[in-house]
Amino acid sequence: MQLSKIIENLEVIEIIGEADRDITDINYDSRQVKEGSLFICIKGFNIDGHKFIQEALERGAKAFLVEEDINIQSKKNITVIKVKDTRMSMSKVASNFYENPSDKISIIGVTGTNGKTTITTLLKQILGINNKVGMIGTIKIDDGNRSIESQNTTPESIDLQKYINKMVQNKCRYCSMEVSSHSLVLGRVEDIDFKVGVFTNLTPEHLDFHKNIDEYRKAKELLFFKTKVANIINIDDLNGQIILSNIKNLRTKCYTYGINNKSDFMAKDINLHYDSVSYTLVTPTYEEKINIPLPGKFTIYNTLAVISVCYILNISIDIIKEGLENTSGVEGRLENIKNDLGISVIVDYAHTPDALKNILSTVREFSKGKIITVFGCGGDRDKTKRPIMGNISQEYSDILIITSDNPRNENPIKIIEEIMSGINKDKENYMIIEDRKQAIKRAINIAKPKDIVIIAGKGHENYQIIGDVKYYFDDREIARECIKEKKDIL
Ligand SMILES: CC(=O)N[C@H]1[C@@H](OP(=O)(O)OP(=O)(O)OC[C@H]2O[C@@H](n3ccc(=O)[nH]c3=O)[C@H](O)[C@@H]2O)O[C@H](CO)[C@@H](O)[C@@H]1O[C@H](C)C(=O)N[C@@H](C)C(=O)N[C@H](CCC(=O)O)C(=O)O
Ligand SMILES: Nc1ncnc2c1ncn2[C@@H]1O[C@H](COP(=O)(O)OP(=O)(O)OP(=O)(O)O)[C@@H](O)[C@H]1O
Ligand SMILES: N[C@H](CCC[C@H](N)C(=O)O)C(=O)O
Ligand SMILES: [Mg+2]
Repeated sequence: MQLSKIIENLEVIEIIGEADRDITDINYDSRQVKEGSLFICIKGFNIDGHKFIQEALERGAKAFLVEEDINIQSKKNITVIKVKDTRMSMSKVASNFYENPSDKISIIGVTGTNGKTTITTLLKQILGINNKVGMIGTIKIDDGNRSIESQNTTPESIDLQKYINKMVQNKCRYCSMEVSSHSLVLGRVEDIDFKVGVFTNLTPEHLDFHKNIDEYRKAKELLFFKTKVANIINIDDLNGQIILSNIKNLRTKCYTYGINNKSDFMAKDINLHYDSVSYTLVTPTYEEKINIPLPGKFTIYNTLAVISVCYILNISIDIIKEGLENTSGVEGRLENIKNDLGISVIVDYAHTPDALKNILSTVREFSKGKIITVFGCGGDRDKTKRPIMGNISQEYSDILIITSDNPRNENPIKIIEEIMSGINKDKENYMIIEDRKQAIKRAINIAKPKDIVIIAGKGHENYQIIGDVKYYFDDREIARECIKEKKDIL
């Protein structure tokens, strides 16, 4: 594509060199640059992308988007475009390069602390009954024809526009997408055209990045100023109520869902069972009995969000029920590891205080034996949640095993010490086993029939990040191995 077209509608400070030249690709990482690329230099949190100009040149970059004065004028046949903020400009460049693909597909964006992956997956399952549907989120990116593992929950703008373009080419009608607070603040979704936005809930998380809960809410709120057709807000959540009052004067229509407060989509006559929930759904036009083969009060909230989106998209209640009643849930979320030892082994992705509390209180309600919890906290992430998660897990478990999650560039022992500062040391119901595999093994070995082992924090992840290295590691596989070992000994 012509460079002049790629930078259309961009606020440019200065162009040095020829704007009428053909560009073969756009890249924010020098290692991806090809012959004819435009390389976008981003001042990152770790390193300044302007440092890789030489490498990009050697790989064949023909144009540079920069926010600093750089000295490559001596090189012939190179174009340098200077803007105020390369990270934000990258989003416009990306949507220009892929010809605004988000205009050609209905994108449903889901934001909030917990429930995004669950909601987007259930939504894909229902919408997928009669349509081709793409998906972008924590577990995978599905372009309608094939899926790849995700690196982040919401990818960088260039990748995002590329995948959405692929979905359009693959004739997807919808894209069910998780929108993280990081992506909203860092402009990854700036030039995405969302039809519907959903707010799930807001509880403390990522406060290393957003500094306080108000800033965190404001980040999430950005989504609802971008949507074209409807916003759907959980009105039982206090921050949901604040968001609703902040967006009520927008042209985009607002809908609410909830259990406790009067809302457009409500659940009444609720029944919670150990492996399912049922309720009467009240919508603006009909009532219907809903059964879902997934447990927990949060399943009611997640499915109300899903149903609200489907209603707005004119999906019939029969299709909605078909999708919900036949769901096998989401991998790594309350995933049951089958065994014939008489114990329940559950792998779950709870990695926030609220999620951990929800999951443990859900299993506690129906447990006839002991609850044995294995969990740790990730490194290079919000430290404030560590003692709180320690406290919650001790309170809701009979036996707690504190272990390592993804330590990344932190010392796992230090992370465990921070979790320990929320632990009541007078109680003797906890132990520390840093090695996650050994921790899982111990939990399964001490479990007796009717006991429940909860392995929390890593869910679907098939890796453990230590330093900058991703080692293969899958809680579910390890749990199966430990179950087999225990069976062989018995
Ligand atoms: C804090 C954050 O979000 N950082 C993201 C950001 O990194 P950064 O801008 O700091 O990058 P950097 O490492 O300083 O490098 C600066 C620039 O130099 C470039 N570079 C670097 C090395 C090199 O050899 N050549 C080169 O060109 C980099 O590609 C980059 O453009 O941009 C990168 C490229 O898109 C992301 O991979 C990176 O996500 C990191 C891995 C991350 O961990 N992000 C997490 C916190 C995150 O985004 N999480 C959210 C929410 C999760 C949830 O709640 O579900 C998510 O959406 O996943
Ligand atoms: N509506 C909800 N409210 C509170 N907790 C929930 C809710 N839905 C799911 N959970 C809990 O949160 C965990 C993560 O759920 P899910 O992956 O759907 O959230 P997410 O918002 O996608 O998280 P992430 O920010 O990591 O992408 C689940 O394993 C479960 O323990
Ligand atoms: N999307 C979340 C996932 C956390 C999962 C947990 N296993 C960890 O590594 O902290 C994050 O990147 O903060
Ligand atoms: Mg997710």
